[in-house]
Amino acid sequence: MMRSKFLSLLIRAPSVCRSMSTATKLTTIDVNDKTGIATLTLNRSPINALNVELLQDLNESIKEIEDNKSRGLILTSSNDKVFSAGLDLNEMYRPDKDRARLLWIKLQDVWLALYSCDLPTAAAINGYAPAGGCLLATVCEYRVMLPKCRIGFNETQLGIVPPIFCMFNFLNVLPRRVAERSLSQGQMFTTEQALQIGLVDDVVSSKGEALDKCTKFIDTFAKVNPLARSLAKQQFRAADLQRFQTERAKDLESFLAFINHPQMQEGLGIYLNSLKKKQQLNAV
Ligand SMILES: CCCCCCCCCC/C=C\CC(=O)SCCNC(=O)CCNC(=O)[C@H](O)C(C)(C)COP(=O)(O)OP(=O)(O)OC[C@H]1O[C@@H](n2cnc3c(N)ncnc32)[C@H](O)[C@@H]1OP(=O)(O)O
Repeated sequence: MMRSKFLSLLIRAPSVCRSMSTATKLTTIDVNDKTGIATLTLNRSPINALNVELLQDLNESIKEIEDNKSRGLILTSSNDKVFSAGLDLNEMYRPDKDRARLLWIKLQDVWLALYSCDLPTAAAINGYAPAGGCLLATVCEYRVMLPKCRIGFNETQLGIVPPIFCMFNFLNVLPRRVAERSLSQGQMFTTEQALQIGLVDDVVSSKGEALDKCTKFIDTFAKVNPLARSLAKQQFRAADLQRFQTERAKDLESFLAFINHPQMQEGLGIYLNSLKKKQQLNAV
């Protein structure tokens, strides 16, 4: 209630860029009054690891942007090196059972909200985007990336089977053969490789340019009837959405069984440690 009152006040404010930031600030929303486009920024320090709260916040922000009839949604990060490090591994290592369940449900919700989003969506990938980071980038309809970053689904490299929504995203973006190979090999692509295979649409040298490119992409729909555009998008995605709904419960149980497996726990512990060790080595 307070929140919507606050929002309506902001909407009347005559600023060029109005902020609809959520109270927790794990994501922020800025709506450009000139273009009507909302920029949704991931803002969980240090690397936008997707924990329950960030995913919950993301869901709320996506809904807020849709409800406020923005003309489009641009997803980006406040970190200038990392778009998102993917799922927060700490939520999966020696997990709290209820939180682990919630984590997966919230991830499914975010995917669903973006995959079926009424608005045109674009990702300004201003840093590394492994696994869940790649999921957020490829669920959007357009991607632009900064140089010297990496993107991809590295799950099989970690001994994990990527869930079906990773496959849906890749099949929307890449030729089937490339999608299958990348997912089954757990390939991580440099920015340049990603551009070459079509995983990203463009490469630019700054975040500002990335946001401009995303705005231009969304503007290509300016003269298209919004309802027709949205229904055409839904039509293309209907079969995937149907399959997702059919398999959603099973997908959740598979995730829980997977992370609770002793071997997976052991692997996760080693992997988390190696990430921490990397920092220790850098400090030497
Ligand atoms: C692995 C088994 C998972 C089992 C789950 C099965 C479910 C299948 C579903 C598949 C869908 C999604 C899966 C995922 O998203 S799993 C996450 C995969 N992500 C990664 O492998 C990324 C690993 N991180 C990196 O490569 C780098 O950190 C970075 C993102 C390139 C950033 O590099 P940086 O140099 O800027 O920062 P760095 O010093 O490495 O990290 C800072 C601190 O953050 C910690 N950390 C890094 N990544 C994660 C993470 N994903 N979750 C939690 N914590 C992370 C890192 O250890 C540093 O911590 P500290 O400061 O040393 O304490």
